Amino acid sequence: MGMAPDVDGGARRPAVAGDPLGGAPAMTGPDATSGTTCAAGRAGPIRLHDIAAGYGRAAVWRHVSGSFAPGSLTAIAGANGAGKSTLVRALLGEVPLREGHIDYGGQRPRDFGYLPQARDIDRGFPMCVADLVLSGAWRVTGAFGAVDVALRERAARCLKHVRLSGMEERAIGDLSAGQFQRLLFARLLMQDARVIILDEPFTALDAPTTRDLLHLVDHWRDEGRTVIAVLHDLRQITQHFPSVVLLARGAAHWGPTRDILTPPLLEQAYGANAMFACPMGPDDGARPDGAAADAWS
Ligand SMILES: Nc1ncnc2c1ncn2[C@@H]1O[C@H](COP(=O)(O)OP(=O)(O)OP(=O)(O)O)[C@@H](O)[C@H]1O
Repeated sequence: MGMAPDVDGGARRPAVAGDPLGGAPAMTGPDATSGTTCAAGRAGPIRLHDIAAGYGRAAVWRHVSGSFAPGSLTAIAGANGAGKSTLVRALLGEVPLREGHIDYGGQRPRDFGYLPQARDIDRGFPMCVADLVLSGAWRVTGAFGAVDVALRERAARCLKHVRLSGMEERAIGDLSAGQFQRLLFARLLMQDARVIILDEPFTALDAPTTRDLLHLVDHWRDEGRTVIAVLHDLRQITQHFPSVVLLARGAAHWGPTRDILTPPLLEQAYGANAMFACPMGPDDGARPDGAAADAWS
């Protein structure tokens, strides 16, 4: 059985009353009063050693091995049902491992920030924008939500960062899908987590919103945070994520993006739809690592 982060030790479910993300694992953060204080140098890589996970009798995938280096950007890709969310949930200790183990490199549950899929979030919860952002600092505010001026100012800066200034008092249920996604990113900023896990963060967003949030992801990388994102858009992966885990037929192909998103492996992952999944044509030069276009030709 793999070692999960100590998510059942009270850290997985935030104790903040009224958290609409209840059930999201590891929604905790390090010292949220300290601004962007990611100390990437103090943590080792997160290493997966031959892990398997699944539900009921069947494993969704097996023999998954690889590591997330501190400060790395890694995408998780694969067809619907390939097990991307399962991998994320295994990382967060939500799905128990059947085989293998995970070495968290000294990182604690509070070091993880998690953005679940939009469909898993109850937006009907009566809560305003400011309170949702502040809930990202629950470790500082505690169960009774004591919030001082400094914390409110910091929440305002997080909202400004995602262009939601002035919306503090709006009910979260009144936001558009794009505004709500920006809000969730503001909450992640508030958490100041060292490892940020995003599950389909750009689904249903327009191009400007997606671009803004991708800039934020780049910014996190520049700060030395580790970002792991489930993505369907292979072009986004090739342009922003130097590493990828491609889930295909119950196995994982893990490595530099240009080595993994190749026609044979894409065909293995997407079958007859591989050509639709192919990330780019020959004239699209954007690469995370300056890789030559012939990797896709
Ligand atoms: N709670 C669950 N109980 C039983 N089976 C589940 C559960 N969650 C997921 N599965 C199954 O596990 C497999 C992988 O699901 P998962 O959600 O990890 O895939 P995914 O790659 O994230 O899919 P998508 O791209 O559609 O979001 C699917 O066959 C799914 O039906």
